[in-house]
Amino acid sequence: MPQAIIAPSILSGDFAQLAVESQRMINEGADWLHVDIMDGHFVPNLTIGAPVVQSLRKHTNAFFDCHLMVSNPEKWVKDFAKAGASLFCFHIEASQDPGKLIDEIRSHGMKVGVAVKPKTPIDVIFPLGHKIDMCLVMTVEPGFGGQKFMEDCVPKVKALRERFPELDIEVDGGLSLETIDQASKAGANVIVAGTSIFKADNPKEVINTFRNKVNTEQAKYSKSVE
Ligand SMILES: O=C(CO)[C@H](O)[C@H](O)COP(=O)(O)O
Repeated sequence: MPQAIIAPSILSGDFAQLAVESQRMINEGADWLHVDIMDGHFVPNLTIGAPVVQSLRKHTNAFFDCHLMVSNPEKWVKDFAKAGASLFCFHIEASQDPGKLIDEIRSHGMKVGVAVKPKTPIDVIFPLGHKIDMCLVMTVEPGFGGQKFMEDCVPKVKALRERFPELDIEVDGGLSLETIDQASKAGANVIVAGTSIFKADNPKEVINTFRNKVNTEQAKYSKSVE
């Protein structure tokens, strides 16, 4: 049964103090750190690249869930492996040959994620579901933190969970105490959240609430398919 994994998005942290912000999230109970890589081409924003990930790696052993919102993700596999990325998640819309890219990521010792934008139908993932570790269903248009959760992406999570009971299914964008129920009931178990965790008065409480809700729904689901 997939377990809850809570991954604060460091996009909402203070980029001048990434190591401190990352450690703060681990201390608050984060399972993974979600690292948003944007190239100003695939998405209309720029963030960080492999050199920053490599610097951050010197300060923590945390699991780095690297979400590459970039054109030509193939170009960056080696650099991110060397930088210490734990998981390399690329966008299906950006890859010419997803099957080959999946093998390439694995051969560099990283876990593999495939992301889908809100308007991309989820069935493009179906042929790849058994080859990957995680599917990221975006619940906002990628590019910026602080956007509103898109409810119409929820059926995609449900369809994926029905087909792949053991897959890690990640949701990203607008996740909060108001929207976690929809995502967890649909079957998401990896929760990325920037604003709702980083800006919370009590991040630990938010992380624990997310974790409890996900684990409760996953337990119900696994009972129903027994
Ligand atoms: O990938 C992202 C944006 O493209 C971010 O991870 C995401 O938006 C998280 O921020 P928030 O929880 O504030 O919506």
